[in-house]
Amino acid sequence: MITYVYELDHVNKEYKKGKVQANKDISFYVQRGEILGLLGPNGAGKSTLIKQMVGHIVPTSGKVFYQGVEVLQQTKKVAQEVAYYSQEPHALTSLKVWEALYFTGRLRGLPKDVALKQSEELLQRFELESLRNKLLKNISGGQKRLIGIGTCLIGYSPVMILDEPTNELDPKKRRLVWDLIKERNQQGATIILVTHNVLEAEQVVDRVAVVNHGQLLAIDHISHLKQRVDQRMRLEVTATSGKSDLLSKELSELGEWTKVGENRIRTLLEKQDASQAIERLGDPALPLEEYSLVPPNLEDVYFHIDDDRIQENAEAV
Ligand SMILES: Nc1ncnc2c1ncn2[C@@H]1O[C@H](COP(=O)(O)OP(=O)(O)OP(=O)(O)O)[C@@H](O)[C@H]1O
Repeated sequence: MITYVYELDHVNKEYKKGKVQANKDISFYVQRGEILGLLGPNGAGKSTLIKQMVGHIVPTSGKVFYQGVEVLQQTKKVAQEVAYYSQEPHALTSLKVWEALYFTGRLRGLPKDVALKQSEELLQRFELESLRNKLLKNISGGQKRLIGIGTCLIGYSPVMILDEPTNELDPKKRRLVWDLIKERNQQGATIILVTHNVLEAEQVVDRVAVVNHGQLLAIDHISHLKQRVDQRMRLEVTATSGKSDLLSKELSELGEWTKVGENRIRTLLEKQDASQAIERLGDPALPLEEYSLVPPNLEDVYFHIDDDRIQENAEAV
């Protein structure tokens, strides 16, 4: 029995006759029943990768297999079985909200009564019943996104590929979407999830693939990835307003600082250096408001992998 839902074999994708290398030699698999997170900054190549997984674009070289057969040889089957939520605006804008859900359910082969029942259930879960008869083009961006997610959920597709599903959603709705994703996974669906929201993703994903500059930098279980930074502590410091650049310079001996908010910077410290750092932060001349020292999370792993790669590249030059 094939346990891999997807297998990517040395996938390369070039745009503009090779001027843009969006994916470089990417190989990995997606196991049945897992939630795989694809993490990476803007322009890393994540959307390009998943568009090849659903057959919307063709690799320049390399192959993408779905259930052991190349995607490009079975685009119809892939479209039927893989629910894909893209970042592109909704195509069904001239439909009413309930129709978008209902007809997607019907296209997935649901009988009329089941499609209706599932549409209503989803509208209730999203608290959008009052918008049932509105045209999609006349509802808000966030509401459209929820309906888009609903069109992936209806019909219980065995595989879901979701590109930034929680973008533009308020915290309550983001939580709801993560809950629905987890629920669907517990019912057996395999889920591939593109996200920038590392902290929220940590609550749901089993494995993480980190992508940047078109390359796969790491792919592993979260706990294994976290081991890479488990001898460290995350130090976050809030600078006096407008002084974060100055503060990172002043504290450069503690490590490489990354800006994580308007006046907030972070770095990873070796555990053994923590007490020395606390002493340094006690200097009243420093332009800082407060600091926190906590165990690392997935976000730190993500920055750490990227920092390592930047360093490797610098050394190679
Ligand atoms: N159709 C296209 N033509 C030319 N270049 C493209 C095209 N689509 C994407 N690119 C480029 O390919 C690279 C990867 O883009 P991609 O959209 O896959 O990244 P991403 O990780 O999904 O980014 P984001 O998180 O911002 O959505 C970027 O440099 C982007 O500008």
